[in-house]
Amino acid sequence: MSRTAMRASEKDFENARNQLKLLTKDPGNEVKLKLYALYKQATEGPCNTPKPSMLDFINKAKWDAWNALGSLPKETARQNYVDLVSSLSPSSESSSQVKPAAANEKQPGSENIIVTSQDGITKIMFNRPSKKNAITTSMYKEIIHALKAASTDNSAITVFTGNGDYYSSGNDLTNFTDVSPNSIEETAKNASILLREFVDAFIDFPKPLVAVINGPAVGIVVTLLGLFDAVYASDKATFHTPFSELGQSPEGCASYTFPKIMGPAKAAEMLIFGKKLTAGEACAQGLVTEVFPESTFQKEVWTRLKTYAKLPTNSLRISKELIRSNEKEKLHAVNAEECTVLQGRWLSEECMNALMNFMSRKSKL
Ligand SMILES: CCCCC/C=C/C(=O)SCCNC(=O)CCNC(=O)[C@H](O)C(C)(C)COP(=O)(O)OP(=O)(O)OC[C@H]1O[C@@H](n2cnc3c(N)ncnc32)[C@H](O)[C@@H]1OP(=O)(O)O
Repeated sequence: MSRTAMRASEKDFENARNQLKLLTKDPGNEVKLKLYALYKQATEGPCNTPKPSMLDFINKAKWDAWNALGSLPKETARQNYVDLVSSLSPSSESSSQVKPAAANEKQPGSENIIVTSQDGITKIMFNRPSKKNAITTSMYKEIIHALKAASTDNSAITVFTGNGDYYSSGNDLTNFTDVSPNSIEETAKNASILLREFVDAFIDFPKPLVAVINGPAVGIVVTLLGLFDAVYASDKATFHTPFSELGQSPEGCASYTFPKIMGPAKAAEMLIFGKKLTAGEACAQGLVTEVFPESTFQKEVWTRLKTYAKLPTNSLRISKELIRSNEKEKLHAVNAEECTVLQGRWLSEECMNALMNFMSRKSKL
């Protein structure tokens, strides 16, 4: 996955400011607004000035851009500023594809998440098809980083999809198996912290978030869908949350979003009893926006998304904010609670037995 150093220093920030002065090509108003907003956030923190009048167009646009960064931490704003300037420098690739990481900055397993940006769309793709795109600990971290970068990049919308026959088989169940008995509590605690940060990144994501579900989806990638703004599915996709079977419990805010989306009875069938839904069923229950025949899925969906990505980006973001902002506080509280409950579940005998069963499944066949 593309990345520069995780935390830009004051020096990097200063260098980026100087680099900006050397730009030969005007980056355009939208990018300039982003740079302005990130600079203000990095140096002064969240927007703290009165809103300019509607007729003061330029200052109003600058204020909106800064204000849209909400409570983004100063360090993250500094990093995003450095990343954005670096992407504009003449030495950057001319295409909007995200650059491969420099060799010494590459994280282990970072090819498992591929991030590209084109046609106003940032695409975050699960790329571990031989393991059905199961998500490892480092992939969670990469996704958090990718979402933070996408929140201030040039794209209008951000899309998740999977490479291969699966969208994703959810949490990599071996995340918990290479653990010595005396460090199991600490592992569960760390996993709970990581999960909370991961789900928070979806709750706080400021732009339209779309899932392009190319095949079966299991576990956390299903529960998260309640935090997406549109979900397009191939008719070969399925939606499965086998938490009870695994001795676990729902995450991704699904204990709150699913009953709201599909009603408590249908949510219970999925989240408590682990009923697997077809794409058509998931659409009928409101979890999926639209189902497409597999033969035309990719073409139809990406054509549509490219059209959507041409809509005014600020308007897209502001409309999303209006739809979602009332729920944010509640969602963060739900996320915290679900992570605490799961931390306990991971230490339970039921969960340990389920993981052992998964590991020994092949040898039993
Ligand atoms: C820290 C944050 C925690 C967040 C909490 C999240 C919770 C969840 O997401 S719960 C859901 C967890 N996922 C599962 O329970 C799925 C487990 N996998 C399966 O049931 C099956 O593999 C399958 C139905 C997804 C696919 O079955 P099949 O078509 O028969 O293919 P294989 O089983 O042979 O799979 C190929 C290959 O991939 C490995 N694999 C698949 N899924 C996972 C996974 N989730 N974790 C780890 N590994 C997985 C599978 O073991 C095979 O590997 P090889 O044997 O090495 O070929």
